[in-house]
Amino acid sequence: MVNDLVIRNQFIINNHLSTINYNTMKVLANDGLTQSGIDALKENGFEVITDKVPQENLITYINENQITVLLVRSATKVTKEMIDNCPSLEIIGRGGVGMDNIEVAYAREKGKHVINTPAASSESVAELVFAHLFSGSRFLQDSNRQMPVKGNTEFAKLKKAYEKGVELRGKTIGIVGIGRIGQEVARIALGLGMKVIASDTKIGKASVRVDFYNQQYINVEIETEPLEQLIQHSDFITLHVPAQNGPIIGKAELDKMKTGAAIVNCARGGVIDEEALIEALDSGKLAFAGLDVFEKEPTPSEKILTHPKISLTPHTGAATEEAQDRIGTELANQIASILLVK
Ligand SMILES: O=C(O)[C@H](O)COP(=O)(O)O
Repeated sequence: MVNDLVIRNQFIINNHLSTINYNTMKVLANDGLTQSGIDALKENGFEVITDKVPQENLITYINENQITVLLVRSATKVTKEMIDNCPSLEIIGRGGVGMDNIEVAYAREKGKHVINTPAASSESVAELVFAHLFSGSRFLQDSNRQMPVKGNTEFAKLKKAYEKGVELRGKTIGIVGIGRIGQEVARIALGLGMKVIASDTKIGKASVRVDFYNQQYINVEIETEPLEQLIQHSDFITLHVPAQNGPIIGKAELDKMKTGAAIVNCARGGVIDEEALIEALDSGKLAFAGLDVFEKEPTPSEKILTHPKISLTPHTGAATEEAQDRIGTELANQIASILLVK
């Protein structure tokens, strides 16, 4: 049976791309794309460009090269000006979750498709939360800085300085935002034997499935509670909310936390007031903080970068091979389903 699919300017006949292949659609992956994503796009007949075009040259580049799809992560900004001045652009794709670097509503209003991959990186972000929790609770961020410098001469002093580590098991973790990533955090926390509490402005209750190696699992229901209550009851707080207009954790909230508690932010910079956080760490109110995102990126303040009680990562929550592979193939599939019309 002849199976004719019209792919815009190309044709598939009997499931083979015809040689009539004029005007191949171009995808510019400006913040990079995994090989699996590139391969999947190429298999569908797209040309993939992975040049890093500087922000100020993007409009010209997109027009000169007649780019149909622009893929970004968090570095490239997709502005109203770009949307207005790049008529060839049909899809703006965010490889990741947060779309705060894209004028989403405006782009959609102007008829552009805006896509992202909301589920692809949840596990990786959740695991990074625990990397920060384990780091902070056993002083890894400071011992990694101090030992190469002072190790030989002051080993015993350092050992003494780090003797008040704490276990995570049995402690209460407060998850602010129990969406996909928050639920992954809950799953790991339950496996570690932690008590999980959550707060969310939209979700009333989450059901989290914890899998065991022998194919057994349990479902755990997590009820949400007001943020103020969560703040007072948590030993560790982790934030999983989108970008906000102002901090949701400022001085007032930090003051209400348990003395010796800790906080992790792998969500968005600005969600915690950094100045208030430093005060809380310096006064001993908080034991430590783990930060993957910052008020100022890519150059966080010196105070944040050098603080002995802050475990740092440079916005790498989604930066695992597995997450980026899922992101690449999911984007390729979404692009194909939008542009390749049967
Ligand atoms: O929103 C996201 O998906 C994360 O912040 C990851 O951002 P990145 O793609 O720039 O690493």
